[in-house]
Amino acid sequence: MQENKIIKLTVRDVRFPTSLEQHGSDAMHTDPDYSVAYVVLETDSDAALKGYGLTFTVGRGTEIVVCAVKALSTLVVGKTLKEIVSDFRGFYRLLSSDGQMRWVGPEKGVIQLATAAILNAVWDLWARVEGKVRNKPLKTNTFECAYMIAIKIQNEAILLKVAKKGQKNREEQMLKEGYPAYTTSCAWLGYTDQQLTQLCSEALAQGWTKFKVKVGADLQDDIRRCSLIRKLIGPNNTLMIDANQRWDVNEAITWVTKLAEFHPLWIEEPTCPDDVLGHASISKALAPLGIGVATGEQCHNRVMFKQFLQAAALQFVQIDSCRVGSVNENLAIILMAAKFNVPVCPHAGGVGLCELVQHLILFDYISVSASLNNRMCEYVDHLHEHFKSPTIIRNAHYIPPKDPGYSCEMLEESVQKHQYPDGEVWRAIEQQGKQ
Ligand SMILES: C[C@H](O)[C@@H](O)[C@@H](O)[C@H](O)C(=O)O
Ligand SMILES: [Mg+2]
Repeated sequence: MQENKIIKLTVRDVRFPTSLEQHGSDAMHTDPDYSVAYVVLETDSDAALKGYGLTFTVGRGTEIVVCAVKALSTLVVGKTLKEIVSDFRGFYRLLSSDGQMRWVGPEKGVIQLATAAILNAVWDLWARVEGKVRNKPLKTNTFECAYMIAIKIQNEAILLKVAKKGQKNREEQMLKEGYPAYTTSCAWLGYTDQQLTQLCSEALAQGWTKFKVKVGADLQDDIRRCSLIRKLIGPNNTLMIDANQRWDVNEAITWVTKLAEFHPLWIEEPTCPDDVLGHASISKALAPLGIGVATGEQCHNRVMFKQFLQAAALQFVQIDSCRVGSVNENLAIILMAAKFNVPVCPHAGGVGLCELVQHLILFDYISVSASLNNRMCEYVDHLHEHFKSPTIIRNAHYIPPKDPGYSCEMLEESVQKHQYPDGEVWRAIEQQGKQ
């Protein structure tokens, strides 16, 4: 089926009105409507073979990503899967380095999100054709290594040979126990203390042991909320805090020092996501307090991650399945993290991010890092019901998916209802606004 040709790409703007209840709110994004640019690749196969991909956004602006996907679509339509995967690195570069479109990136911003949506769909298609659940990408020349020569990333594939030992056992362990997860669902910034208490108590009862709290807007609020959560979860469970880029460098250090009594494992996105040296200063200042720096959900490509790692500017690598160029680029980041011995703790949540990133973190554990030390994958309990093969969580662990593909096919009914601006959900909201 690799001979089948991609004959059509459709892309739709699908939005969920999560801001109405403050789900997903943080110090920077106060009213997110969790959304996706949803891509479907159609092929000329009789078996109605399709590939499904997406990139995550938070509402307004999704229409711009949709435009960028349309602009890139001419590079995909007309190709066979075989042409793509026999030189996948070449295909990645075709998308990322088109002689004219590269100007509107390169490899960052909207065009990068669009690249991710398309490549996620191609990876899904490939896995479906092969009948595989988890992709086995490193057998081929898939990962993007341009600008990586200085740290010899290409040689890092050697690491994989090392990690081959025990691979089968790790796979069986994952199928049985799953991959450890933490939850962000209890403590969005816009939630009341009452909500926070209720959600946290429920999560504890369900077996959650690691919790992330949004901070960064008001110090007194942060002290009150962190103290409340720490009391609820006790001294032995894990707490992380996330400021979503709200502070300047010195402010981050002072603010987090005041929250140190709650023993957070990490401070996430303390400052501008592009400020590598700023993160390095924060890391250095907070190390004596036992607090690490985590970042990555807005780290737009592998070259940024390279610098963060080289500058010892982060202690937790938060890969994201949609922010960078799909599996191809995330593989390079996973390999670099292994080389620098920094744990990968993916960013997830949103719409479809858990569904996608579980494949990457399982791959990291089984084939690359071979370690669970200081590692966990984010989980957020929203919107999974809109997917054909939603993530399965058991006892605060991701259970490996069973259906072939990259797990981000959405239910057509959900897509139609939530399409923006014409889906019935959005028409009803508009109607209410007019009343
Ligand atoms: C706007 C979003 O909900 C973010 O707050 C979210 O991705 C967050 O940073 C996270 O780490 O889960
Ligand atoms: Mg975050």
